Amino acid sequence: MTTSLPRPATPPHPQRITLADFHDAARDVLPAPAYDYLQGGAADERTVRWNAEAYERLALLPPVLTGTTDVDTRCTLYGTELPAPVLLAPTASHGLFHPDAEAATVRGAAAGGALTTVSTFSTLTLEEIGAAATGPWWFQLYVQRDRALTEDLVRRARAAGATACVVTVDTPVTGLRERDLRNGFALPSHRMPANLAGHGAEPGRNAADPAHRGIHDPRIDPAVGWSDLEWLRSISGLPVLAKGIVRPDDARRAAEFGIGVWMSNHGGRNLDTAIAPLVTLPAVAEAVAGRVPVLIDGGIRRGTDVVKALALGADAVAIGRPYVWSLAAGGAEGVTAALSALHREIELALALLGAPDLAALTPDLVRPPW
Ligand SMILES: Cc1cc2nc3c(=O)[nH]c(=O)nc-3n(C[C@H](O)[C@H](O)[C@H](O)COP(=O)(O)O)c2cc1C
Ligand SMILES: CC(C)CC(=O)C(=O)O
Repeated sequence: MTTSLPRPATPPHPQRITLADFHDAARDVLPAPAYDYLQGGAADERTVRWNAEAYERLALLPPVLTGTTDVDTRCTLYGTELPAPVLLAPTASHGLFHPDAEAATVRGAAAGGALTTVSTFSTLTLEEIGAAATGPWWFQLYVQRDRALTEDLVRRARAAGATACVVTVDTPVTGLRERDLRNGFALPSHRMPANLAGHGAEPGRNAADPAHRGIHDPRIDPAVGWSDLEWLRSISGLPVLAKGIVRPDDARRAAEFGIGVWMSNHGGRNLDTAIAPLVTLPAVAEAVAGRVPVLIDGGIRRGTDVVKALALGADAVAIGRPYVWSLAAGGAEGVTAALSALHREIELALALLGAPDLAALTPDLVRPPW
């Protein structure tokens, strides 16, 4: 079945016309520990910087006199048509950033034409999020040591309306989030992940506790393997994607299993100095050879970043921190406005590249600038 979303209608806030503007607005309203949890990465945050620099270091080579008059930014993933190739990456605990939490995110995303990926560690329950959703959404799964709980989470997500299951494979343990350690960051007791209530949640776990390293949850199974992905596909009845792949050999293996490839280094929050996914994207796209979708996240802040990723072989991109900035700054309307701004930038980039649609974004359009 093909579903579609309307094109985004809400104009951006006059003073907030770029994703960076939403960052500034969020920094002004968020308590410092919540801002640091959102913004931070692992250790020296080199990978956080590399993710952005990977896009900055690629230059575009625009052809001229192409005769392109209209641009079409539509993209279809697993039967769902989106007006632009942009998803919201899963981010935990939206209640830290806005009182309406994930309900605002899914509403804002649908109005802005993006598909939301809902974290296992959402503040609201999957059922509450499903009821609030006015557009398509996927479920991000952290495989739990308790496989019955894992199965139940997937079943609940599907019943609530999720149309794919994104299994995060890059977090056997959480990275060394030094900002959180310095802040003694812990989730407030009224913002515990609701989906896991009654399954050993320990409110108030403190980031300074070396046994737990930040908000890492000991219920996450560090021993997830390829056979678990096959098992999930068999029990979920949903398309399954693996999130956190950066290596072509892993991507090839996922494609052989029919598992979608979501390239990511977790926004630089796990293994510092892990490579920026954009660097290995061409090799990953070659290894996958169109068998499954290839998505990418990490450091995407501009429409030109989106077109670079697509030119190098991604089918779509995902943003993490930027939409949380917009959620913090303006709730559902903020999310819609940020997505509209990004969509406009994508349209403009296509027009200036003479690319009538996403298929026209080819590797010859990008080059290291030196
Ligand atoms: C505050 C925050 C919470 C996150 N929570 C999750 C999560 O629950 N599950 C997951 O797979 N990834 C999580 N991520 C990683 C994102 O899905 C994504 O990979 C990353 O943010 C992309 O980089 P960007 O923020 O530079 O766009 C989180 C990221 C942030 C910033
Ligand atoms: C509970 C955490 C592991 C959520 C997460 O993935 C993150 O903060 O990056």
